[in-house]
Amino acid sequence: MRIDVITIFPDYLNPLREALLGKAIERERISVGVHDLRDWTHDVHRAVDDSPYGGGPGMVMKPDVWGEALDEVCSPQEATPRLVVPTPAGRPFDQKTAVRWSKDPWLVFACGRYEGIDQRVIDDAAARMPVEEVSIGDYVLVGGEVAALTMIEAVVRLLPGVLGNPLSAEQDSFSDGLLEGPCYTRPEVWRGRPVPDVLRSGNHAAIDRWRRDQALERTFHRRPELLAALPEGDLDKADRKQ
Ligand SMILES: Nc1ccccc1-c1cnco1
Repeated sequence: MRIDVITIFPDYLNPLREALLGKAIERERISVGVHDLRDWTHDVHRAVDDSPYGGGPGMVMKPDVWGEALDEVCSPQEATPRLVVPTPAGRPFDQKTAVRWSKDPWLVFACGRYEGIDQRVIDDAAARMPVEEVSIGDYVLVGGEVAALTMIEAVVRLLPGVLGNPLSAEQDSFSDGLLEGPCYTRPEVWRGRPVPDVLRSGNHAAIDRWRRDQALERTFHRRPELLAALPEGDLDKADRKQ
């Protein structure tokens, strides 16, 4: 997978070179390009924003600069990129989206700041590639860089050979529609708090049942809407006793 990120703060994307993602680059599971939007400005001030038509607070990112940047970064090659635009006004990003994007050959992230990017940039790009405006949650960030890092990590960890234990990608939270329950490791007793006996019993059927019950209980208390969204039949009889 190829990943490109366009931003006015390229250093914000340095964490992509660290740890798990850094290893994925070393192993050539992904190739990453980070591009400074200001490279496509032509004025002495390297301006990337301007006042909003219709008035109002803040500034809007200029269409001409973004247009040239996307023309070059997304210039047609053997594949067509999916353009991802992080924005608080976007559709919610979730694990299903991460799984879908993990099958793409090329993702390009357009990180906007200020009040956003002139809408004509999105509309123009949508005429020649798939474009998705996506939010990572209902809160306001200063720019799209942190959102891009979050989504890139969620996608790249799903690629073959990136995670040490491929099983964990399937077993992590949300993969079965529930939150993960509590987890424990040594010591057996810590500050007077023991590990639940069932986890040390060696009875794997009982352990699986306990873990499922914990996941159901936690999901019920913290994210009840996830239970309501479970496909019909996903909850078996034993679950219903919860
Ligand atoms: N608040 C923001 C400001 C700029 C670009 C993205 C966001 C965003 C994305 N998901 C939530 O917020």
